[in-house]
Amino acid sequence: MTLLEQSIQHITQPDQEIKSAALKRLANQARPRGSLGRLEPAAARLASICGRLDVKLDRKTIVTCAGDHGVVEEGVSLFPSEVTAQMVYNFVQGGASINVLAAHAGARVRVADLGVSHDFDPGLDILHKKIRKGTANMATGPAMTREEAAASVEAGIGIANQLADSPGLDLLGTGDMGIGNTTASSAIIAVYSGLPLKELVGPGTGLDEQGLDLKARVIKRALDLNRPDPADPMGVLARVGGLEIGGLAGLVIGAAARQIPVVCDGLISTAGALIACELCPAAGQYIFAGHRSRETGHEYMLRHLGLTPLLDLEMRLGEGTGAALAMHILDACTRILADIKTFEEVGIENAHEG
Ligand SMILES: O=C(O)c1ccc[n+]([C@@H]2O[C@H](COP(=O)([O-])O)[C@@H](O)[C@H]2O)c1
Ligand SMILES: Cc1cc2nc[nH]c2cc1C
Repeated sequence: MTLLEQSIQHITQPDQEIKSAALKRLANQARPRGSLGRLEPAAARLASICGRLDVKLDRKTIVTCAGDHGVVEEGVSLFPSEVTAQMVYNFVQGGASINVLAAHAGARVRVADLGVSHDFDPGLDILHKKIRKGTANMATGPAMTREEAAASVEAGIGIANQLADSPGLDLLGTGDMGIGNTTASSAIIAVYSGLPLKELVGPGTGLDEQGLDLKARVIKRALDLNRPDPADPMGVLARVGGLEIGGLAGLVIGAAARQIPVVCDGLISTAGALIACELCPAAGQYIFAGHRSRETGHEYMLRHLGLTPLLDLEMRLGEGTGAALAMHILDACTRILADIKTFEEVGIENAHEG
């Protein structure tokens, strides 16, 4: 059995008894019922995943998966592919947006190279999981082979397992870096939503109207040529996806198999989560949508997954920045559930009863 099949077999339903107990405690806390809004179901879901009411999220890691995209040669990004590797060095040096926001949230950052078009020194402090140097141009053929797609997913599973084993993992955040990857992510949501590309494509790093038109046409060409079948998620990943997107799918499956909650970042991380859920729908119960990205297709992905984002700050950066910020909210959820006293505990009559 493959690592992917094994991991999918280990994904179980989170503890529904704990969920009921959590919802009961939240409903009995000394405050108007439902007054903490969406924090309440989030807190209950966290408890059910972790199997306890007093959830501890001490060990947080954000894994930023990096990969390059052959489709960049069509002019779909404002930036050249070289920026992917340059940003990997920036992450390692600690000077990027994700380093700052992860530190603020008490999370470690690990950068994983799934497919950057650059040879990193083996001594560089990243997770060396390169499958190949960038995908092929999906507008002229499949982005990668099915074997490479499966290898990228299994690399992500391996990373989740590695982190869960040492140093231990209570909450996993996902993030991405890859010039051109909003094109691949938009292609994936086009396959699953069936919506016209004009509605789905966004500016990525900052395309203007003319650039958006070109991007939609390039994706249309890739879809017409590769004919990805939504019933075959690994095929979709191989034909129009990306190596880091496969890694992101694997992270979700790996964490879910270890009963670890995952908080996703924006468009690209959610594209990975979408592939994970198509491979194994039960994985969706372990996912929190960190935020709603400004990038147009993200809303459709969230709808497809049935997820409501924790935050909407009009961000469109990637790297895991939205996941890092949402970690503050998930931390708050654990405190809300465990520490707010019930009517009974503080001796106030509960007007909701009797
Ligand atoms: O996370 C998002 O929602 C998001 C939205 C727009 C852009 N990005 C980032 O921008 C890069 C891809 O943009 P592009 O235009 O090259 O496809 C990639 O490194 C992503 O992390 C990320
Ligand atoms: C500079 C830069 C930083 C990024 N971080 C995520 N995507 C990015 C794209 C660019 C271009």
